[in-house]
Amino acid sequence: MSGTVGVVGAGTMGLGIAQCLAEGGYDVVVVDPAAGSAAGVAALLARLRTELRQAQLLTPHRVGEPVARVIERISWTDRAAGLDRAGYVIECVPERIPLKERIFAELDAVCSPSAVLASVTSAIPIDRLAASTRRPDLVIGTHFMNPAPLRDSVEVVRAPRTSADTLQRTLDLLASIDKTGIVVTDGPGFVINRVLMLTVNEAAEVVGQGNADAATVDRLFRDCLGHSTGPLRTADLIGLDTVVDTLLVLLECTGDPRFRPGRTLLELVRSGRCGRKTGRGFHQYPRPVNGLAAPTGGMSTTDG
Ligand SMILES: NC(=O)c1ccc[n+]([C@@H]2O[C@H](COP(=O)([O-])OP(=O)(O)OC[C@H]3O[C@@H](n4cnc5c(N)ncnc54)[C@H](O)[C@@H]3O)[C@@H](O)[C@H]2O)c1
Repeated sequence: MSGTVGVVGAGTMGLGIAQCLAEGGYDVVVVDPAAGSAAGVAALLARLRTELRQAQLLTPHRVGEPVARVIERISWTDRAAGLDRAGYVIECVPERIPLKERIFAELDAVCSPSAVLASVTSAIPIDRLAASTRRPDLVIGTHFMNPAPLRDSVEVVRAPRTSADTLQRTLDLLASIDKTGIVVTDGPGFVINRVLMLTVNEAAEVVGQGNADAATVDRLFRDCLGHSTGPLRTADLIGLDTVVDTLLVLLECTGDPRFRPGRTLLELVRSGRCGRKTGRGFHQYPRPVNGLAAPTGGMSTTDG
C-alpha cells in the first residue's frame, strides 16, 4: 500500500498503530510534543525499534523486511502542520474530552479537506469530536486494541454523520494492514468499553474490599470462564490512568454513577502504580513496558 497516514500522539496506542501502518507500506507522519527535541525523537525511535524487533517474532510475514527500512517510512514532528500531505489521520492523544476536541479543531484546520480524521478514543462519542470540525462526514472512530500489532480486529465506530465513503475508506485501510473492522454505532464507550470498564471497576473493588486478591480474580476469569486473561491484568495492560480517564468520560457522558472510578483504582493511580507501563499495577512486571513485552507469569495480549 502507498500513501501518507498521520498519527497524532505517540504513546502506547500511537506507536503500535504507526508500526502497523509502516509495516503495511504506508509513509507515516507521527505528531507528538515529545518529538520536539532530538532526545525525544531518539527515545521514541528506541521504543519503536524494541517493539518492531519483538513483533517480528510474532508476525512471520514481516520478518523478511529489515527493521531499519520500516522505520525509514516513519517521520516525526511536534507540529500538526506536518500532516498536510496525509489522506488519513488517526488521533491517539490521552482520553480527555477538551484535549481531543482541541486536536480535532486543529486537524480540521491543517489537514487536506478530503482527509479522514479518525480517533482511537476508548469512550468519547465520535459525533462530539466531529462537532469540533467542519467535516463531520469525514470523522470516524477506529478503536484499535492494545497491543495494536498483535490484535486482528478493530472496533470501528460510525457516528450519525459519518459518510458511507468514510466508512469504506476506513475498512479498506484496515484491510490493507491485515485487520478487520467490526462496525458499531456511536455512543459513550461504544460496545467494548461500555461493558469492560464496569467489569474492571468492579473487579478492582473486589480486591480493595478484600474479597479476593488480584491473582485470584484473574485466575477465576481464566480458569473458570475460559477467558485468555483476567480483567485486572487487562487493566494493567491498558494503563490504570487510562482506565480512570475512560471511566470519567463514561460518567460525564452518561451520568450513570456505575462509571464513577472506585477508590481502589484511584489510589493505585495516585501512588504511581499505573500498570505495565510503570512496572506495577494490580500485578508486578519485570520492567516498565509499552505493550508488547511479556509480564511475569506469561504473555497477555487481550485488551480493550
Ligand atoms: N492503552 C490502551 O490499552 C488503549 C486501548 C485502546 C484505546 N486507547 C485510547 O487511545 C488513546 C491514547 O491512549 P494511550 O494509552 O496511547 O495514551 P499514552 O498516554 O500512552 O499516550 C498519549 C500520547 O499522546 C501525546 N500527546 C499528548 N498531548 C498531545 C498533543 N497535543 N499532540 C500530540 N500528541 C500529544 C503524549 O505525549 C503521549 O505520547 C486514548 O484515547 C485511550 O483511551 C487506549
